[in-house]
Amino acid sequence: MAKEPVRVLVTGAAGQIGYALVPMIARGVMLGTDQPVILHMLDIPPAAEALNGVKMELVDAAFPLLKGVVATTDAVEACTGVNIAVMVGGFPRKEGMERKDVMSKNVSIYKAQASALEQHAAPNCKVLVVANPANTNALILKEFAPSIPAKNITCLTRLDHNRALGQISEKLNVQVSDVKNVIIWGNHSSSQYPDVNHATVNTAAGEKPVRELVKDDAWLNGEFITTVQQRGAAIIKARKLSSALSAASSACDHIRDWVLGTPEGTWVSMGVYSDGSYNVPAGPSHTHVSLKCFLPFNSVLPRPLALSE
Ligand SMILES: NC(=O)c1ccc[n+]([C@@H]2O[C@H](COP(=O)([O-])OP(=O)(O)OC[C@H]3O[C@@H](n4cnc5c(N)ncnc54)[C@H](O)[C@@H]3O)[C@@H](O)[C@H]2O)c1
Ligand SMILES: O=C(O)C[C@H](O)C(=O)O
Repeated sequence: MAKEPVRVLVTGAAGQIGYALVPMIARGVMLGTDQPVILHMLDIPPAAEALNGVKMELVDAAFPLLKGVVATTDAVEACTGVNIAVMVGGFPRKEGMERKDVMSKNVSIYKAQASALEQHAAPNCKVLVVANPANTNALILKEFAPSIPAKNITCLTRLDHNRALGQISEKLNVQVSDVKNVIIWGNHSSSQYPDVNHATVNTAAGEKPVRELVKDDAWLNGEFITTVQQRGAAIIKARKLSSALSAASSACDHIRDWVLGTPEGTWVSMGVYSDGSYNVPAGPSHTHVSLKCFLPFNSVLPRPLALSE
């Protein structure tokens, strides 16, 4: 029997991440190639015409899994009945800025959209915040949507996780799919700590620790960390636009692994509200609310999570 469609909200859908992300969702990259989807796309009135253009292209692409498109500038209409919400809407930083510099503009958006989600999304809607500062926006959304369980509100550190995998794969000249179990600790900002101390590489001789294979602690403790921390800025410098295809792809990875589980023995990084795990104090830090409240989430799931969980 065909599966019921899942409703997926993408805010900021007329922007550059949105343009990369919606076709991935419609092709099954996020929820599987047997999972029909209905896309809900939200943007602001000045972007309404562009948003309608994206809708036209989705229709023209004739994606077999795409069972409907809602394109709107009304947050209530956009949030109604959604099972997954990917919050991309907001302003990106420009060259020379830190991610926290867009805080004043973006945080107010998340207050307003929290209420729309809380009141109109499907029960147990899973929320992924992508817009920067991602951790702070997720915390604001949690505070202003108190009836959504805190464990359902997450932010994107998977892009940093994937960047770390990519750097190790290039250094060792191995397939990125053979590298696993890096961890991103802390905020999606230049203060994050990419941790390779449990990471391994699948080799002809079995799984080997990354540190043993790299044999260069100076690089692992120095250039590797700063490259991952500064990768977003390097992309803005090169493209004059912030990362989009890698952000969209990582957002799909984040939701896919959350809903469908990770392969046995593999974990991934997600920004989550701290429940005190990993010896880190529960809840937001009193001194650096945005810097310390979210942690990587060990998603070695014993079984796939149903969307209703
Ligand atoms: N967490 C991560 O790893 C990561 C990675 C890349 C980018 N980002 C962030 O994602 C965000 C989007 O980046 P982008 O490159 O797509 O930017 P963009 O400017 O191309 O697109 C953003 C879209 O959001 C829309 N928008 C603005 N206010 C809105 C609101 N109130 N409701 C709905 N939509 C609204 C804009 O009209 C625009 O279409 C930025 O904040 C960027 O910094 C995060
Ligand atoms: O760095 C940025 O501002 C965009 C995004 O957060 C990224 O990491 O690429």
